Amino acid sequence: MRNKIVAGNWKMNKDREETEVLLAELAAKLPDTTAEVMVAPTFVNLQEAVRLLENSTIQVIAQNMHYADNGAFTGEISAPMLNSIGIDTVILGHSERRAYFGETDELLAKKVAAALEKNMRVIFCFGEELEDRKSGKHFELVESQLRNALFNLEADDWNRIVLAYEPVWAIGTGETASPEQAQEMHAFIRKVITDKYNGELAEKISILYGGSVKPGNAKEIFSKPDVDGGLIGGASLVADDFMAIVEAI
Ligand SMILES: O=C(CO)COP(=O)(O)O
Repeated sequence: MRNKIVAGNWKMNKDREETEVLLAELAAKLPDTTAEVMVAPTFVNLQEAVRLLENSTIQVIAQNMHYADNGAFTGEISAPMLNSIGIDTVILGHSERRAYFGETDELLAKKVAAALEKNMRVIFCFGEELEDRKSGKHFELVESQLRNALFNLEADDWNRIVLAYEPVWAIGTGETASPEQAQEMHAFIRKVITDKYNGELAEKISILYGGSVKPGNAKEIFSKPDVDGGLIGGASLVADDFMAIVEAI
């Protein structure tokens, strides 16, 4: 059985007070669930979030990290720093990091390796842009993103990889991939991993869908056999919406 996961990527939202309010609401409203529930507040509020959720099963995760342990990288945060405040999961490769901060597959391969070396779990994001889909290149593109950043990993490393397929055209746009489109791509991803590694490994990997998941569409998307949960942006900033999505899993 693959782990079911619902993770909230808060992006650059919520100051300290707003973070405290939302976390308290989430902790109070968390339904009984066997799924893993995670939130990724901004860096400045991570330590406080870890403290506030000490007695909750909601996990606090990071939105990004640098590949080096320390050094002259102004404005960056490293895996050991995250480890030191009790964080063991990081989102890498988000399309906003790729588009606005120039993150390439090559850089992401280094980040993934660095995170795994520090025993962290990685939620690796990838997905095509609208032009790729329109021109029918989406499968090829997704395969190349996986190949370039992850296919140098050993089979054992995959125990700590969670995949998050996020078609860029569905992020923050209100436009969701249809449940069928999500299923089609997730099944393709599992096939690509089966071909590179093996079917047993591919069957164990949780593949999340991200892109305009809301309370109204979550259940249908999550009902697809190869969709193991969601990476949620906008709807993770509203406690009732996020918890309705957790309910849907
Ligand atoms: O980018 C996302 C999660 O990482 C998805 O964002 P939205 O849910 O706001 O579309």
